[in-house]
Formats: sequence, C-alpha cells, structure tokens
Amino acid sequence: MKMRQNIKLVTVKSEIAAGTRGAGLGVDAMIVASLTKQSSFFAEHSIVGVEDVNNVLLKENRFPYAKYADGVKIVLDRVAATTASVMDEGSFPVVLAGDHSTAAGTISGIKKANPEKRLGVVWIDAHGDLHSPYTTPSGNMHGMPLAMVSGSDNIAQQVNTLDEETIAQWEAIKNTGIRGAKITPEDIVFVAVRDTEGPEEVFMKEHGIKNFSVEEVRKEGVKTIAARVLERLQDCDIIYVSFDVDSMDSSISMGTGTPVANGLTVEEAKDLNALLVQSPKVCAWEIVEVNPTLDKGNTMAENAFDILSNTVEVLKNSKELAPPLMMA
Ligand SMILES: NC(=[NH2+])NCCC[C@H](N)C(=O)O
Ligand SMILES: [Mn+2]
Repeated sequence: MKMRQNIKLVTVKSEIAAGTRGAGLGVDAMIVASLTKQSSFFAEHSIVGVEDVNNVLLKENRFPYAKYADGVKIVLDRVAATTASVMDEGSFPVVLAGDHSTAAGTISGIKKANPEKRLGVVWIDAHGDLHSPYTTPSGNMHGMPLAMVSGSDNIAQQVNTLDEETIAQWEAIKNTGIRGAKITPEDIVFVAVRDTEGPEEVFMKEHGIKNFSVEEVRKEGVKTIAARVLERLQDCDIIYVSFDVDSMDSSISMGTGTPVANGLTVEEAKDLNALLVQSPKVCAWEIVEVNPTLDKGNTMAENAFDILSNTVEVLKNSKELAPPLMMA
C-alpha cells in the first residue's frame, strides 16, 4: 500500500497551549473555507479526530511556567498514539491542529512508529518554539514543542524557578510516545523564524540550528531554499514538516494568536511546502495556529486551506520511500 495514496487527515481542535483563545476553531474555519471555495477536499480524504480537553481552560491553571501541562500531556499522548497508528497502517498523516504544541505529539508518534529512523524536522514558523518551562517568557506551551521532543531543558539559560509538580509534568511530557528524545536539535531546520527570545537564540547557536530568514527566501528564491533545507537534513532517514501559519506576514491576515510582521507571502509559503513534500523522505505534514476569532472575514483559514489542499495534491503525485519505512 502506498502511503501517499492514503492520506489521513488528523484533526486536533486543541488550543490549551496557546495564550490567546480561538485556535481550537482553526480546523473548522478551514473546513468553512473549503465550502466557500466549493472544494470537496474534506469529502475526498478520510479524517480521524483527536479529542481535545479544551474544557480545562475553564479551570484554574496550576502551572505558571507550563500552563495546563496536565491537559497538554493528555492531548500529546492522544496525538502521538493516533499518528503512530496512522503510520503503522501505512497511511500518511496530515495533521490539522490548533496550537503548535501538538507537533510534539506528532513527532513522538512518528518516532514511535519508526524507532530506528533518524528523524529530521523542518519548522516553518515566526517563532523558535524551543522554550522549556525553565526559560519560557509566557508559560504558554505552544512555545515549547521542539524542547519537548529534543529533551532540552536549556538549564544554562534558566530564568524561571519551577516547583516539583511542574518538573514532574515536564518530565512526563518529554517521555511522550517513547522515552527520551525523539530528535537531536542538530536535525532541526527553521524557515522564516523572526521572533525569538534570548534563551532560544543561545540554544540555536549552541546546536548550529540554521534559520533560513524571509530575506534569504526572497533573495535566493523558494526553490533554492527548499533544496538547501533538504540538504541540511540529508543524513536523516525521514523528515517531518511543521507549518505554523504565523510564518506568513501579519499584514496578509491577523488570524493567528501570535502574529509577526515581515513574514512569508502566501505564495512563498505555498511553494515552499509543495517543494518540501516532494522529498520522498517527508513522512508527515502539519498545519497549525489558524485562529478565526482574531481575523477579518475568514482570510487566514482561506489561505491556509489553499496551502493545505495544494500540499496534499503535490504529495499524492510525488514519489515516496519504499514501504514499509522501516526497511527503506
Ligand atoms: N507556536 C507559537 N505560536 N508560539 C509562540 C511562542 C511565543 C513566545 N516565544 C512564547 O514562548 O511565549
Ligand atoms: Mn509555532
């Protein structure tokens, strides 16, 4: 069975790790966008839904430096289990999620299904999402997925003092899917990152994490950048691409929780994702952080849906590794 002929949409309407409310509505906003565009995309692909625990937002948060960590752990476990089983059955996971913390669940699931494989990550985002509870400026766990999966506390850059319970939650989160780190920081490549804090910057430097800036993308062209991204991950066996819509410019749409100026255009983001998924090593793709409650009209979701449907179309028509991935 060919994975790419068997796309599985994994929907995760979770928003508890974002600081602003509404990202949980992002998936439905993309479905609305597909209807506006009279597309049958959501009828053409099978969908598996991961249940959220957004009701925890009605309760008091107990972890100031890892907000709703116990709820985040529940969602990550579910996303990891679903991603692993989608891959085990020979399907290709396309994850549509609310806040970006879910990416840690996806990565954990990929690694669970492919424990012997070296996994590389392409992170297209305005943010580095490399914080731990020890360094976070906000306590919002959507700023932490890459630390979760690389097992990084970044203690050298510690700014927050944690209580025992927060430490226990964080340790549990780092062991999602399989025990310990799923990736090494050296196997992360950033595109369009332009809003980072000191501890993240030190960490990036320490581990030689390359960011292809928006300026570089514009100067060298999307095609060259896609090739350079993949070249940096050439020693990885499989690759996961994570697309945060805040990688795009905030003047196009404010429909995301943490918008940042000077981002990618919709066309650049669309072309970049399409070029990346043509690599046979790409084994999962994710789109996150659409928040229609912050938008004018449904602009962000409409752009996100264009990128989603185009990426899936290109995926289906491109070569993949010989199945099963374990043997490749
Ligand atoms: N996935 C995201 N939108 N992340 C935004 C993170 C912003 C900031 N670095 C923080 O940790 O609070
Ligand atoms: Mn992000």
